[in-house]
Amino acid sequence: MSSNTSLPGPYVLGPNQYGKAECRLVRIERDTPVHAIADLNVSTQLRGDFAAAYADGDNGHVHATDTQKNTVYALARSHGVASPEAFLLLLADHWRAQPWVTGTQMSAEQYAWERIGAGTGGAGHSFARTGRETRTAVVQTDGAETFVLGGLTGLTVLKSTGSEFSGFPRDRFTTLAETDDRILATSVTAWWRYSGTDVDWDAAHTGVRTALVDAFAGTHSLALQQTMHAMGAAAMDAVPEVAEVRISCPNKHHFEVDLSPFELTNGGTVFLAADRPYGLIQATLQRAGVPAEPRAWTAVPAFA
Ligand SMILES: O=c1[nH]c(=O)c2[nH]c(=O)[nH]c2[nH]1
Repeated sequence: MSSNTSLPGPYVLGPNQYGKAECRLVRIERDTPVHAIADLNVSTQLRGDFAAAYADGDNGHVHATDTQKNTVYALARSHGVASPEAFLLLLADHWRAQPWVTGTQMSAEQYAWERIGAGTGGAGHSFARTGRETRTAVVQTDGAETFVLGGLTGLTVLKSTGSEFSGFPRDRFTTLAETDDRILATSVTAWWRYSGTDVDWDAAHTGVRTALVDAFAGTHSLALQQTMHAMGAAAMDAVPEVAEVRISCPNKHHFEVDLSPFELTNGGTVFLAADRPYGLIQATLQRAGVPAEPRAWTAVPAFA
């Protein structure tokens, strides 16, 4: 965030940014009989020479958040929304060109729709919101430099076998039994950092998502930690432009219900799906030799 410390007084203004949060944007392509929909939630934040607004109420440099909101819709109209990353790069380029803007943070969530109505008159222009995860993206600029994160959240996955957990330390408070066959379920939040901006964003997103899901399914899990490491590694194997992956996974515990009071065996069939508390495992995986880039992650809830 921007640090402005020049104004007199006993207090120093620390990092600050401002903009319009959660501009709900739906762009529809209707030029051909088969329409396309991009459904986004876009937030814009500016950093730079704005100290006078905080210290003195001088708004001479303050691009109104209302203007920032209008810019989202105007650029969506004039340039389209090819992908969240491409659209955020467009917004970032617009705002970084303003004289007192030294940095920007543009972020988006994208919600998926699937086509419905095949074989009816509504095909091509009818959609249902899917229960899929939300795609996320953040573009940040710092002067001439640009940083792009892709991501997803709410990707709920479950393995009904192929998961063990044993070998952990036992002390006087340990009651958990070791297991060589349990349910493994989680809701994946992942962020990944691209090393550049010349990327086929949709293909890269699909490549990372597929790698994450396949690694979850295909890894015989000795711990969620190990599965997550395999997922991050698979994402970077699949998409060379990805330099770093951050994954946050709640361990959605499934407890076998004791049915013995009813003179029934369980046999690994009936579970209580607990919603809390849950284990929370968070890990970052970086390509060896690639320098860290903390500015890409500024004010990003990387482990939401
Ligand atoms: O995959 C797991 N990792 C843990 O750290 C942990 N702790 C726990 O109680 N169950 C599990 N499972």
